[in-house]
Amino acid sequence: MSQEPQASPYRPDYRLKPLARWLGSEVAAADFPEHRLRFRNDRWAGAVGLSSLSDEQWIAHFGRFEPLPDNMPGPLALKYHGHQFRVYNPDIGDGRGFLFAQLRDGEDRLLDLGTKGSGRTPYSRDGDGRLTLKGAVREILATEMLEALGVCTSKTFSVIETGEELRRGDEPSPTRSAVMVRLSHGHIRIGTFQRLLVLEEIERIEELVSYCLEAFPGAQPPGGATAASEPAVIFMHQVVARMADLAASYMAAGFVHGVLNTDNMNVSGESFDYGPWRWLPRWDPAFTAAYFDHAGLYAFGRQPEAFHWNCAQLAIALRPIADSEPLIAALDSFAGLYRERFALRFAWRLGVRPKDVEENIALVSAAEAHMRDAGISPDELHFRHRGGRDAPTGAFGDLLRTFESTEGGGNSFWQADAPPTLHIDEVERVWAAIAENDDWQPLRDKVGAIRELGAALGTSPQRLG
Ligand SMILES: Nc1ncnc2c1ncn2[C@@H]1O[C@H](COP(=O)(O)OP(=O)(O)OP(=O)(O)O)[C@@H](O)[C@H]1O
Repeated sequence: MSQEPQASPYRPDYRLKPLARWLGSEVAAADFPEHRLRFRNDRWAGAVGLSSLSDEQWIAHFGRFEPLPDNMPGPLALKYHGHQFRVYNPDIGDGRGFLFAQLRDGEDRLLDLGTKGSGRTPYSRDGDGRLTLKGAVREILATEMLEALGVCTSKTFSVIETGEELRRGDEPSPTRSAVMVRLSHGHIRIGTFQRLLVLEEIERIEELVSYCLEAFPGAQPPGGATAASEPAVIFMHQVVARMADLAASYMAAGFVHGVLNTDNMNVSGESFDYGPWRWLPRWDPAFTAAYFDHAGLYAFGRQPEAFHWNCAQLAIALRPIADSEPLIAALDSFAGLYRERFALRFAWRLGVRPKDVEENIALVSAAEAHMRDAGISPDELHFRHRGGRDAPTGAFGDLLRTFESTEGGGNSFWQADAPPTLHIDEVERVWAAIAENDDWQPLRDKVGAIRELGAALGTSPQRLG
């Protein structure tokens, strides 16, 4: 996804319609006691032709879920299964969300508007179908920062506070409620395929592969397979390439997602679902985000392995419609692609022109050692280097000086005292202002600073290499 959204007229395109009957259940949104508009993402609303909506119209569509013109007739809660912490769970699905609309952006990509906290569905189990306001605020922050750092991520499109009092085990209760809308490049998860495998709905696996190939176009893999002759193999290669890049982008960003379950893996390669995420306070592969991740399964340094394991689950789900050999070949390409993309993304953030793969990788290894020894985070490393304050010594410094800078020079953004970061104490400060004083200014300031970081970093790393 490119960094700056391209303006576009509103172009509805309900592509999922032929699959809707078996992919989802028609549901209704909850009737909320209040609607207070807290966040509207006008940058991205412009990209899908919705920035001219008045606040009242915005609330009608994204708080009361009146259908958008010529779009989906009503909400569709999507069905999926998934491995959660490596245990298969067939009882999940959109339990507090639904697909609300599909539309094209200025780059002609097919995007979804989907919800979180919009009410109970047939997949809610004993959940209330709701989202806490704090959860919504955390999702705004995570998506803005990831976007600024060039990570392919869903966008937080809208947050409306809904005036309910929620009970939660991990937040002081009662707590405030919200309904969120996300703009994302599809909502087809690896778990969507896993469910079809378990139900032995083999023709539907084929149909879903065709849908994904059209909705999320990708490069042709090496080896001569074509989408016409081997659609599942082509699809597998595309997903592996996208997941390897996504894993690489988390590592270059110093981001720990926290819950890399297969139901949280979008086959478009777009990151989403921001629960217990953290940014690394210092370079530490063992750093774990979720308090309930006792074994450190999704620790910072284990994220690439988690993506790879999830890709293997997709290969298993595609097995009824493809031979195992080419699926395994696709899976085996993950490690090489990951290494290549990680080094490219790291160089991009550091502001140096990449060289060949091995040289780029050597630079990253030296940078890792430097961060470990100095006890600093990628945020600090990159910012100091870009601002010219830190001329690192030792192996990293020697190597770095052999790379050409891409910094045009003189960008005052890098002269500030500290980089905009989202370490946990800052996230808590933003939230405390809202919780204690209903003061939304720190959130607005933080989002503004993060967007400046994105602008200073410039060109999208997706276009590198
Ligand atoms: N409060 C809740 N009420 C109903 N279902 C819930 C609730 N919280 C989570 N779930 C369901 O539990 C499962 C796992 O939750 P998870 O937090 O990964 O997803 P989510 O954040 O609700 O949705 P998404 O993956 O679209 O971001 C999903 O099926 C989700 O819908």
